[in-house]
Amino acid sequence: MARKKIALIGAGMIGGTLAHLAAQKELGDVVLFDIAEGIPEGKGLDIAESSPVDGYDSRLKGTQDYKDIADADVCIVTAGVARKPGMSRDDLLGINLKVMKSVGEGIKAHAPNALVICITNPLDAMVWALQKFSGLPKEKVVGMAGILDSARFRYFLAEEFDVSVESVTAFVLGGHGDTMVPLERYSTVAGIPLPDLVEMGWTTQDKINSIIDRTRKGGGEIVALLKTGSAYYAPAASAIQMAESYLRDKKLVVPCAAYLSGEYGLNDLYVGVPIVLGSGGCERIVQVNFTAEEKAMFENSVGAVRELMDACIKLDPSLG
Ligand SMILES: NC(=O)c1ccc[n+]([C@@H]2O[C@H](COP(=O)([O-])OP(=O)(O)OC[C@H]3O[C@@H](n4cnc5c(N)ncnc54)[C@H](O)[C@@H]3O)[C@@H](O)[C@H]2O)c1
Ligand SMILES: O=C(O)C[C@H](O)C(=O)O
Repeated sequence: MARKKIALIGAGMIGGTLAHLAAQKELGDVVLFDIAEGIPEGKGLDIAESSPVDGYDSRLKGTQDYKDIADADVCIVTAGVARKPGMSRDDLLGINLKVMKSVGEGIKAHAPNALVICITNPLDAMVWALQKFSGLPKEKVVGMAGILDSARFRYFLAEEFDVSVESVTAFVLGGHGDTMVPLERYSTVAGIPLPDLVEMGWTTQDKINSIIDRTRKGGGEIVALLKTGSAYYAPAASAIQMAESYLRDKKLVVPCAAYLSGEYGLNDLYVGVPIVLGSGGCERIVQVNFTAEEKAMFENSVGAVRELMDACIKLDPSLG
């Protein structure tokens, strides 16, 4: 059976890490596409030269030609710019919207049957624009953010409880910004929801509150430390989990930015919700029940996403 093909649009910090992980996991052959000459070729060759040591047979190719992504099974998009200290993700909107237009056209022309995973920020608005520019089916275009935000939440909780990260589950929904919605009732240690763990005296509400605050600011914490750009190891791992769930039809239930058409009472927007991710792409949107307080937080987050979509439409009226 022929190998699957994974196209990485953008071969910067996340793109290079994605290539390494995809090859090591033998998810398929990897094409790195970037406008910067030499970078995708250099990273592809460097990773390929590690393959005899690590023992994998994925082939890697770097390119500036969209023809090389032809018939890709998965396209993961990180093309664009990342923020630096002092910037918000939203400051990237103008530049990255133009990038989404060229990337969308490239994918439409050469890999129209792929699952497209957008990572470029500001995520919810960019994945929405990318779907429109590419014209690909909405269930085949998804955004990565919720797995990352939930992983941060899980990691901080595992530290607090001093337990394995594998024993911690968490759901962070909403837009990928300061308004994201970490859900306490749907986050657990060994299946026990956080409010019960507070009641049992294993932690305090104050500690949970500060972990939620740290989760919301998790991207900024890394930007402040790195100074030259933003996180890439955890974002890449999160997107690879999505690609794997699709390629192997695992049907993981994961929080992703998905297109809503009526779910949660919302229409024509992408925002973070739990989905079933299988060979059909976004196969189901899971509609969890919200308390009044959770609903208000989710709606606030949706409002922030809509503001960014409006800003996109002002810059490119074809999106309206
Ligand atoms: N969704 C998330 O959770 C999440 C997490 C981390 C980073 N991000 C975002 O992902 C993006 C990439 O981050 P990074 O750290 O890899 O940045 P990076 O600067 O290291 O890499 C971006 C790459 O895109 C390339 N590029 C620019 N314009 C292009 C175009 N038109 N076509 C093809 N390639 C193009 C650049 O040459 C560069 O190599 C940023 O927008 C960042 O904010 C999102
Ligand atoms: O914070 C950023 O700018 C990058 C990314 O969105 C993240 O959460 O790490």
